[in-house]
Amino acid sequence: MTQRGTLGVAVIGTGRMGADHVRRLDEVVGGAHVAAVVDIDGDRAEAIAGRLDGATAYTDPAAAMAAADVDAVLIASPGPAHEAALLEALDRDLPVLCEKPLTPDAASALRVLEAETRLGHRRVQVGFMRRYDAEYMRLKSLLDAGDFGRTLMLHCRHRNTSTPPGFTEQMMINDSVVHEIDATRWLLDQEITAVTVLKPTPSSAAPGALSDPQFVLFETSGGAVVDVEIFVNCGFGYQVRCEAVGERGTALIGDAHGLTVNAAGRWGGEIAPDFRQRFEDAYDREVRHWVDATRRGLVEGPSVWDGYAAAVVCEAGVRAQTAGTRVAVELPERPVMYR
Ligand SMILES: NC(=O)C1=CN([C@@H]2O[C@H](COP(=O)(O)OP(=O)(O)OC[C@H]3O[C@@H](n4cnc5c(N)ncnc54)[C@H](O)[C@@H]3O)[C@@H](O)[C@H]2O)C=CC1
Ligand SMILES: O=C1[C@@H](O)[C@H](O)[C@@H](O)[C@H](O)[C@H]1O
Repeated sequence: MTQRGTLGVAVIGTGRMGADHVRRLDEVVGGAHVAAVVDIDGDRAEAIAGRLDGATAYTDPAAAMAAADVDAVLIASPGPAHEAALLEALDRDLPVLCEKPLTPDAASALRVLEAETRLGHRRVQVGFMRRYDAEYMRLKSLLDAGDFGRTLMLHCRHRNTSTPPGFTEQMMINDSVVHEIDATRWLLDQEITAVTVLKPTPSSAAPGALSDPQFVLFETSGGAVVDVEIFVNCGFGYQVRCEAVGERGTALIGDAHGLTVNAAGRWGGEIAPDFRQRFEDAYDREVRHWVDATRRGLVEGPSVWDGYAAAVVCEAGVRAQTAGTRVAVELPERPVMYR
């Protein structure tokens, strides 16, 4: 721990998520402070560091990690930049919270897995924040308690208002459905063994050649079936729902979030505009959990294995998108360190 007695964090990448995490570390989560702000856009790094007490701006992640006042790293750069930052942090044995996806493909995720395995202990928590959402946590407790018997199916809906320019079909899997991949593995405590993707006639609101929405089906090692509607230009807001169907009951999360309003002869709830509002509490809980665990010398939460397994399923999903057929998922044995 640095001279300030709190965890000195280097935040790498300060766009939408990184800037929000800087605010979170500075104003919401105790026990940590932002020691370094890193962005390849030097003006952005300077502007954000300038608003903080004692933070230094960098354009090079490695230089920030070498600084004496940096104890830990929060990676919020785009997915393709994660591998280099993760390998550098592991080389320095620094604790990391890495935004999802761990990396955008299975080969690079495996290189990170191998680096952490060589180190011989866990250092990285992956930012699958749904595990810290109050509704998901209640669903997980309910399923683990076993009152509904075995979980047979999950029905998931993942809707975004619109996509930024350059959003591709692969990103529907790698950036969006990756959350349902992790949620499925976590909620059911099973691996995903096969993926199928069906595409209805695209919405007229889908930009360019984007085939939106899509219907993604997972089969799992315990014989469950999971369907995911991914609709990234639904136009009306951000909606994430999950209904679990067990042998003796069902449970639904995602609809009760926010305010319910009665006015002008209507009854209805609010829909969040995007993930930062819908999952604000989850991000807060996730970062607080990471800071607390790190200060106690522990590494908890979603692991590099979880990030790697998700990357392998994503790759199968992207193949299923183009093949139009069922694609099997081939996962190697889980290393002892992650059991
Ligand atoms: N958990 C969640 O719900 C969400 C997670 N994310 C994840 O957060 C990460 C960042 O996404 P956004 O904030 O939406 O992206 P963004 O594009 O808004 O910001 C990325 C920032 O990183 C900087 N950057 C690019 N390459 C860099 C490098 N090599 N080193 C340092 N900085 C670099 C860019 O200049 C930019 O300021 C991604 O991994 C994304 O998948 C994004 C949205 C929601
Ligand atoms: O991670 C996220 C974004 O990158 C992605 O684009 C959205 O679809 C997800 O809902 C959000 O949580």
